[in-house]
Amino acid sequence: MRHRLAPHQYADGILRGDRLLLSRAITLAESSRPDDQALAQAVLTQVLPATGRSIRVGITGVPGVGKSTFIEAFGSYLIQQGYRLAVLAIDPTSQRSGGSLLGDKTRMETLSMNPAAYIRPSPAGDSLGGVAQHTRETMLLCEAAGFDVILIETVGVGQSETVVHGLVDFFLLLMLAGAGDELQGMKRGIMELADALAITKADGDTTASARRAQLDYTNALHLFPPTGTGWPPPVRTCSALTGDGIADLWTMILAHQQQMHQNGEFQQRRQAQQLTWFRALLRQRLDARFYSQPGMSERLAALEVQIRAGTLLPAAAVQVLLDE
Ligand SMILES: Nc1nc2c(ncn2[C@@H]2O[C@H](COP(=O)(O)OP(=O)(O)OP(=O)(O)O)[C@@H](O)[C@H]2O)c(=O)[nH]1
Repeated sequence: MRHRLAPHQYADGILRGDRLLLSRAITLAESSRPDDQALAQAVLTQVLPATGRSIRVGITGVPGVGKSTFIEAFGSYLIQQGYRLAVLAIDPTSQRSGGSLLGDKTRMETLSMNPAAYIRPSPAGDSLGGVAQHTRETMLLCEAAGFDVILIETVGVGQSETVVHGLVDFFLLLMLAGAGDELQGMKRGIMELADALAITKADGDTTASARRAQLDYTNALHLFPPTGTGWPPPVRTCSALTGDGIADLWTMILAHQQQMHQNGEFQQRRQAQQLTWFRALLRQRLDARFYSQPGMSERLAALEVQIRAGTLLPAAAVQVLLDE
């Protein structure tokens, strides 16, 4: 590991917008070493007052829907509008040493060259909880560094969407036209989380089917129970190639922000996310502390022998451990 600085040196650098120190602080936050973690927490504590002011947008969709191309177009549009943009890409299926970093860098070529953009893949952790923790901390560090829109992309095909939903203010689901079957199965759960749907690749030959899909999904969403937020998720079409619909999506996100601020939803959502986060961390730490007690694995093994043999009830074994 490179020479470590004092927490305030990282914090000052981040607040000045120093990308190198931002990247190094993110690496510390991603590290599983306790001393790195402690340093990362100290840095986070110092920059905390400068966090929370960005617009946090989650973007998801099945592989092939065009996420990277979309983010490239959408991100370039935001930068033209004067925003500074951080893109955090979560790929829970990639290996830590795998190609996700290279892949995203090459696929978001224009953005990654732009000084107003910062692209950072979140490495796959051992657990979704770990990925969420890194991403959350990375997001806060990016906010402190002055990025005012944070896009969190997930290439997951399942649970990682729930994790991202728990991190953002607006959750955008990208959909492919002509993939009607997606309505069944897992998509339904994800659709219930979405603040908006965007049908991608609405250009050339696929324009008509994208419009049809827009109608179909609008009708399908009407069958869902109301979200209770007063924001029925709109369904839009867009094309990353022609740029059609890209500006509209941003206008919609701003309208959502404004409405959420006015009716108090915004505060509530962020506060609920903080609490969920606190509870999840507490569970995780208690778990880790419990299992790392000296002699615990032998103790567990011994109890499990009795449980397998049927001479000790599982509930009784738990009680024994807790009493100890
Ligand atoms: N016609 C058309 N093609 C597109 C559009 N956006 C993306 N594509 C194509 O769709 C394919 C998939 O695009 P990617 O951006 O790599 O999509 P993805 O697989 O969701 O991306 P990742 O999940 O990030 O790997 C590529 O061949 C793109 O050129 C669009 O707006 N119009």
